[in-house]
Amino acid sequence: MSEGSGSPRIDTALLVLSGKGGVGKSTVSVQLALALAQAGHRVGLLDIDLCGPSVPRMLGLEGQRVHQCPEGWVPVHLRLPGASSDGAELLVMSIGFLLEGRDDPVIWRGPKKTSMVGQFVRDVHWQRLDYLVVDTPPGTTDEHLAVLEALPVGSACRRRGAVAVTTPQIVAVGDVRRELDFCAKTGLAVLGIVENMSGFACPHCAGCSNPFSSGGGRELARAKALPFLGCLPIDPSLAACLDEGQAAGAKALSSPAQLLAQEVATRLREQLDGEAAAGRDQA
Ligand SMILES: Nc1ncnc2c1ncn2[C@@H]1O[C@H](COP(=O)(O)OP(=O)(O)OP(=O)(O)O)[C@@H](O)[C@H]1O
Ligand code: SF4
Repeated sequence: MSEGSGSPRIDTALLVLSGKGGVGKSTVSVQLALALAQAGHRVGLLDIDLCGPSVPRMLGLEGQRVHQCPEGWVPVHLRLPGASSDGAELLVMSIGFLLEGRDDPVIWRGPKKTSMVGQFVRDVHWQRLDYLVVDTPPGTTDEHLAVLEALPVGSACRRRGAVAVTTPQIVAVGDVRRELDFCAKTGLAVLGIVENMSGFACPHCAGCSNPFSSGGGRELARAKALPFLGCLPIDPSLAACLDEGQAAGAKALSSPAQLLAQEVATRLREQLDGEAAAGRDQA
């Protein structure tokens, strides 16, 4: 895809990372992308998890065919409930849309994965985006390096950063430390840490209780002097919506976890604004 001259088409690329699978990285990616779109931004959601692309399933987009235009792959446009004709929508692209019918990518070797992800990221025609949220595979993989290479600051995006997702338990927090080391080595700014599955949003009393430990993500943020972006509870109403492919439906958008995801998105935007202001001060 040729980017043409002028400023990059993507303002801010946000890579969502987690040390291991199952901590809710895809869920948080979807929630964050939706929260930013609900706030009126033009948002793309890119799922590059070759071995387990879950974004299409969560958004009820399984089996969607992506089309090609002369500039590249056209993302799926998902209009949010209640949006006016020019209102909030999410542009979605998943490697899962292209994998149907191909051999199992679990057995692909590193170079094949790298070239597939790099080509895929470069070839999506987003037009202009305020935010591109990238759901990455768990751990630090060839796909992470490929996506960073395919989204260079200056030509593909104006700025980029990472959001690390952890669960509250110390063992999960240990896994995130490796992600933070990866960010340090690759020069990727860590914009903050999100603690998912932190407490329980009770569907009966609308209260939030804490049956398990919590606070590991906040502790890690403090220890590493990183911003803490917030806690998202285990929310059975959201889980049901995700299972039904209704993550962008009215019920999910008003779930307790999504309301808290909006607060996470606000903190993230404040964090980015603060960095931009600090950059201007130094200039
Ligand atoms: N806050 C939450 N409340 C309720 N259920 C959640 C929450 N976060 C995640 N889940 C559920 O946990 C499961 C795992 O979530 P998800 O697929 O987002 O994890 P992941 O870290 O992306 O996993 P993988 O790396 O294997 O793709 C899903 O079934 C999802 O619906
Ligand atoms: S938080 Fe626990 S005790 Fe309170 S209503 Fe919910 S399930 Fe019952």
